[in-house]
Amino acid sequence: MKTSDLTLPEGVQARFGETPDEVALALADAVAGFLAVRLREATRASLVVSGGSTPLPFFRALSGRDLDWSRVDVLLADERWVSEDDPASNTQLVRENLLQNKAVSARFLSLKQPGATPSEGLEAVKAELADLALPLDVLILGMGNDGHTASLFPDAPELAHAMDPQCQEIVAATTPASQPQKRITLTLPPLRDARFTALHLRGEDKLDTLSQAVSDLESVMQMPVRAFLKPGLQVFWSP
Ligand SMILES: O=C1O[C@H](COP(=O)(O)O)[C@@H](O)[C@H](O)[C@H]1O
Repeated sequence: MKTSDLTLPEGVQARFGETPDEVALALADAVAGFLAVRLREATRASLVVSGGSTPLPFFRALSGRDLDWSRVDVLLADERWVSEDDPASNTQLVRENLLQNKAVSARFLSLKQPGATPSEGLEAVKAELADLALPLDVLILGMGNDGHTASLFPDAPELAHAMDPQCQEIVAATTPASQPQKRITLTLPPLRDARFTALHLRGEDKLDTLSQAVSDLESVMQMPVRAFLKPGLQVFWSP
């Protein structure tokens, strides 16, 4: 699949780069610019990021940007329910790569709280997010090749609840059969309503998956990322 063969929905913009570093820098520019504007308008701004392997160069680039980071709330869109010293911890990834350099003074709100399972820890996570202002300002999503985004997995029994457009909860526990760990995720409403949303992708396989996702935008339960392929979304992709 070539980028030129991809037809994105109307109002979705794409930035296709040659390398992951080039795209990471472009995304860091866009995010830092948006946060700077929000920090002129509001007391605090929020930045919601994804985990996995794709965001690493973006985190490193963004951590060096000049912003009043002490007024930025950073949180993950989703987390694996593992301890912070587990290599699968998205929290560890964010602490070691984003909350560094100039971003060291940002406030981090953790989706991983005490509890043997995300269901057990759910109330503590809600308490952690209690004073987070909505709508969220900046949201950076990733995507898996099964069409999941955040921890909204097609095979999660809790998907209908977490993807309910009227869902009253900001977070939900998900237990996808395909995944080794239980998950915690922001639900559709706070993710859908973010002021700036980017989908950050790396690899030819992700381009194929995106092409599949845009081919049938209605079937969001089969590929939850489809819920975000709407006007205003910015796609950042590199091989
Ligand atoms: O499990 C997850 O996967 C997706 C995609 O990760 P990547 O390694 O393919 O970049 C990520 O967006 C999500 O936050 C994470 O929990």
